[in-house]
Amino acid sequence: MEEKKWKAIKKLPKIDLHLHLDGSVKPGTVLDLAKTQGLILPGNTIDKIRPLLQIDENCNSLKEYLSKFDLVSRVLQTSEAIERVAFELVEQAYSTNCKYIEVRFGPQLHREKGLTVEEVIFSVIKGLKKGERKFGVGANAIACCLRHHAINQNIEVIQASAQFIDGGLAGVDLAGDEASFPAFLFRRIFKFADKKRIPITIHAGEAAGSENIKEAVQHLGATRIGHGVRLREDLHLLDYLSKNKIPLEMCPISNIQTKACSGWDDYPIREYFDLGLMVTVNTDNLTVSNTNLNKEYAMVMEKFNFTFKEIYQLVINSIDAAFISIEEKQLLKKQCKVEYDLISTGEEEVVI
Ligand SMILES: O=c1[nH]cnc2c1ncn2[C@H]1C[C@H](O)[C@@H](CO)O1
Ligand SMILES: [Zn+2]
Repeated sequence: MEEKKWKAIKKLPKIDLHLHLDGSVKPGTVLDLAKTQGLILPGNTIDKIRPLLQIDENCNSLKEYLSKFDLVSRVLQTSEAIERVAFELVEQAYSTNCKYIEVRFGPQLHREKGLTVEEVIFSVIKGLKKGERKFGVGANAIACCLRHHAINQNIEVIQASAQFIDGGLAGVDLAGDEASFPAFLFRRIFKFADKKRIPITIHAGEAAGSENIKEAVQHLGATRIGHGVRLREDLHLLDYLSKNKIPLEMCPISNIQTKACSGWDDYPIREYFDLGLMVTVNTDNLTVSNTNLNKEYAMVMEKFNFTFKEIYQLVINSIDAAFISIEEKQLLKKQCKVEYDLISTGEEEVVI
């Protein structure tokens, strides 16, 4: 990419609405946590541990991608560790000029040493808020139900989340192996979340078809869709999402890695944007996908000829899609506009 464009991307104020905590832990931190906790890992240097945490180009499916979360999970079983990685994630976001993040995690995945669901959520929020104060990056949590978990485990997540809503937790999600567990299995859980008035986003149309997106918006109460790559399989549904401004949290690099589509030539982000869908650009997992928001935006600009003005529209879409109040959105928009004006002529061209 042209140096001038890359510089502009780095300076662009950005938002990340789809970012997993456990998939974004720095390899050095994994080593450090293992040492403090007296754990022996299959590698004791960054070079040895990184490939065990990161997916390579041979990844064939989401299921394979998800296997990269097992190792990191071993060091994320204490309040101190969880708080630290949440704090460091805000720091990582700050380093790419990100202004607001929503950080998702599965509370039930951090209970091997006896933490309660509430303690896990509390630790994540504590780390995020500490980061928010230090780096000036807004940060809220999203609690994930897991597709392979028992219904009572997922109900427990919703019940606990309800206690933290507006106290640092912005919503709930459904994550995990989409191909093996279709969305309709989770109606009871998300009816309950809806009843508790918790904002809902659902991973759908990533490793299975558009029927999961339909189910998510029609029966699970989703007001946002995680990925949604396969939405084009159902043009009626596409029209519905467009008319109702239901945002897609697209994660380009991860989507290519998990084979949500066959390759960049087939990735529908430009098509969706041009059709008026509320497209947003996100990272998914900084470590597993070896990505950051600068790389994601640069990829979109390069591969799909997004102008700088269009790129900024994607940022505005993210602000509009965020699970925050109208007042907070207005503030974020003001903050972003000031920085955008410094790098843009307002036309297609970029000035630095
Ligand atoms: O892209 C994804 N699709 C579905 N599930 C995912 C994705 N990235 C991470 N996860 C899962 C694995 C994590 O352990 C869990 C909570 O962050 O969410
Ligand atoms: Zn995800």
